[in-house]
Amino acid sequence: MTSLHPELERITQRIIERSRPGRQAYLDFIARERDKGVHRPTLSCGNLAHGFAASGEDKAAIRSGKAMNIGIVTAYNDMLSAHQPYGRYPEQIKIFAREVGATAQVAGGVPAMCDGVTQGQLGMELSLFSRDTIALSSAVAMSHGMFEGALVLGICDKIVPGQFIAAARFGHIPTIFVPAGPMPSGLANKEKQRVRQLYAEGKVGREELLEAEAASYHGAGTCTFYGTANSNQMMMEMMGLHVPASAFINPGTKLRQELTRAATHRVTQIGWDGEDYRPFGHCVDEKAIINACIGLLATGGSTNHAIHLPAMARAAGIHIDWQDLSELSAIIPLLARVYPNGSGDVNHFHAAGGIGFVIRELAGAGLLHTDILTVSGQSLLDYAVEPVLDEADALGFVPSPERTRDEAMLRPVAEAFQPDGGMRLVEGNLGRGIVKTSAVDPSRWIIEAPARVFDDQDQVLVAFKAGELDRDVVVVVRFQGPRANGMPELHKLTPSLGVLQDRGFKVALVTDGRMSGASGKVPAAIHLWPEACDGGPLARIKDGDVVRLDAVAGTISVVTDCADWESRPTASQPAQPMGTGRELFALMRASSDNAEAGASAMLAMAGL
Ligand SMILES: O=C(O)[C@H](O)[C@@H](O)[C@H](O)[C@H](O)COP(=O)(O)O
Ligand code: SF4
Repeated sequence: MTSLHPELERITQRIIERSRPGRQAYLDFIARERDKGVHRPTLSCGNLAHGFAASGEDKAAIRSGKAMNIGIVTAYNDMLSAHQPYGRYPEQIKIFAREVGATAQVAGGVPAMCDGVTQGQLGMELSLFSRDTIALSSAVAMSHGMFEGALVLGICDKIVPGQFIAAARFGHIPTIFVPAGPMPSGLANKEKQRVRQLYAEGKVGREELLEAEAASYHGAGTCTFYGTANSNQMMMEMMGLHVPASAFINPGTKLRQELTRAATHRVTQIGWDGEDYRPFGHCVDEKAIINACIGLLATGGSTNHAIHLPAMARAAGIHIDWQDLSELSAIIPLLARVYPNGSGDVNHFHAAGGIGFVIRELAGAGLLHTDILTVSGQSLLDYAVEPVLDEADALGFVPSPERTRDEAMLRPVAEAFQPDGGMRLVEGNLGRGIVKTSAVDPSRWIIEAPARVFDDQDQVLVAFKAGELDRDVVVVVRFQGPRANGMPELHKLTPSLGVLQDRGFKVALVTDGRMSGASGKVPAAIHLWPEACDGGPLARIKDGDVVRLDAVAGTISVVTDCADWESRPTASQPAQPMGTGRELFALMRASSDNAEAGASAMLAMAGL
C-alpha cells in the first residue's frame, strides 16, 4: 500500500479541519433524517395510497413496505443527446428491481438544459442556475418519503451537480448515479473546430458548417469531447458513486443494460435495514470530494467544476476553495489528453484504459484516497476495472490494463503529459479567478497585451469581423458573472479568438463569466470575482490598459501604471431585458454568492 503524498495529506487535513463544524452538523442532520425524517411507515394511509395508487403490479409490494422502494430521479428528455437514452430506463429499472424483490417508481423529473443548444444564445443565461433548479426539483421528488433508495439518471453539465446537491440533502438515503454513456465517435472534434474557424473567417458557408456539426453530434449519447458532462461522469467514478466503470459504455449496448441492472440490484443491498448501509452522505466525505478534484486535474476536466465542486461539497457540509484546487493541481500530474486537451475523444480515452487506469495510477503514486465508502466494493481500488460480459451475458469486471493502450491519449504517472493538473488560481488587481492551462500551449501561459473591453460577447464578434482585434490583445468581457446575467459560457468566442491566435497574435480572454468545458486553446482567466456588476475591478478597466495574464506566477493584473486606478469610475451594468425566461431567474442572480463559493443563491440562503 503506497503511502499518501505528503502534500495531499496536508491539503486533506486542512480541508477536514476547515470543514469540521459544518461536516459534523451535516452528519448529525442526516442521522436525524434517517431516524426522524419522513418515511413510508410515517406516512398516513391517505399519503401512502396516493403514493401507490397507479403503481400497478407493484402496488401490493409498495403497500406492504417490506422491501426497498427505489426513487428514480430522472433528467430524461429527448432533445439532449446524452439524456435521450434515459427514456426507457425507468421501465427497465422496475423490472430489475422486481428481480430482487424491490420496487421502483419515478420519484420525479428534473429539467436538463443542453448547453450545446443554448451556447451563444440567451438561454445560456439560465444555464448555471438551472443547476440549482435541478437540485430543487430533485428535492421535490425525494420529499415524498416514499423511497428508501435512489437511482439518479443524469449526465450533463448542470444536471449531475444539481442532482448531487439534492442527494446530499437526502444524504441518509443510499443513492447511485446511473449514466447512459457517450455517443459513438463521429467527426473528430479537432476537424469540427477547424471548420468552425473557417466559418468564423468567412471561408466556408453555413451549410458546410452545419454538415460538420451534424457529423460530430450524430446520435444518442453524451457528446464525445471532454467537457463538463463527461467530467461529471469521471467525478462520479472518482467518488465511487457509480457501479464501477459505468461512465463511458455506449448507450444501447447489452453491457450498458447490465450496468443499469447492477446499479438497481446494488442499491437494494446498501439500504438502512441491511448489514451494509451506505448512505449517500457517508459516501460523500472530504476524501471523496478531494478525489473528484484530483480526477478533474489528472484528466484535464472542465473548469465549470471549479464552481460546481464547492457547491456540491457545501451541500454535504464540506468547504473547499480554489486555493485547495490550485495546490492539488501542483502535485497532480496530467495523465490524459482528451479533446479539447488533445485529439482523441472520450471513447478513445475509455478504450485506452479510461478512468480505471487513472485510478490505479494515481493510487499507486499516493495521489488518491482509496479509503472512501464507495457504493460498490470495499475501496476505490475496486473501481480500477473494466466491465465485461461473459458468454452468458453476465456482467463481470477485469482489472484495468497494466499499460495504457494509447500513449498519445493516456499515460502513467511516471510519463505524465504535464507534472501538474493544469488548473490554476490567478489573483491580482483584476480579482481572483481560474485559468485552465492543460488545454493551452505552454508558450501562451503568459500573455501581456492591451485590453479591448466589452460588456457583451456579441460585441466581441462584431469587432472581430471588423478586423479591430487583429493584434496582440487581451479581450475583456465583463458583466458576465452570476449576479450580472447568470454567468453564461462564452464558448462562442473560441473560434474567433482561435483564429487570432493562429494568425500569430498574443491573445487572451479575461472575464467574470465562464467558458465551456469544451473550450481550450486560448488562455483565459475566467470566473473572476468580485464581479463587475458588484463594482469589481473589471468595471474599472478601459481599452488600452495593458493586462498581464501569468498562469505560471498565478497573476491577473492591469500592469499599466494607472495612478487613477482606485479612483476610476466604475462602468454601469447594461440593462437586463426580459425574455427567454431570464427574468424568472432574477431571484437567483440577486442572492447568488461568488463563483468560488459555488455561485448559489439556494445554498447561500439556506445557510449552507
Ligand atoms: O461545459 C461544457 O462541456 C459545455 O457546456 C458543453 O456541454 C457545451 O454544450 C458546449 O457548448 C459544447 O461544445 P460546442 O458548443 O463546441 O459544440
Ligand atoms: S454534453 Fe453538452 S452539448 Fe452534449 S448533450 Fe450534454 S449539454 Fe448538450
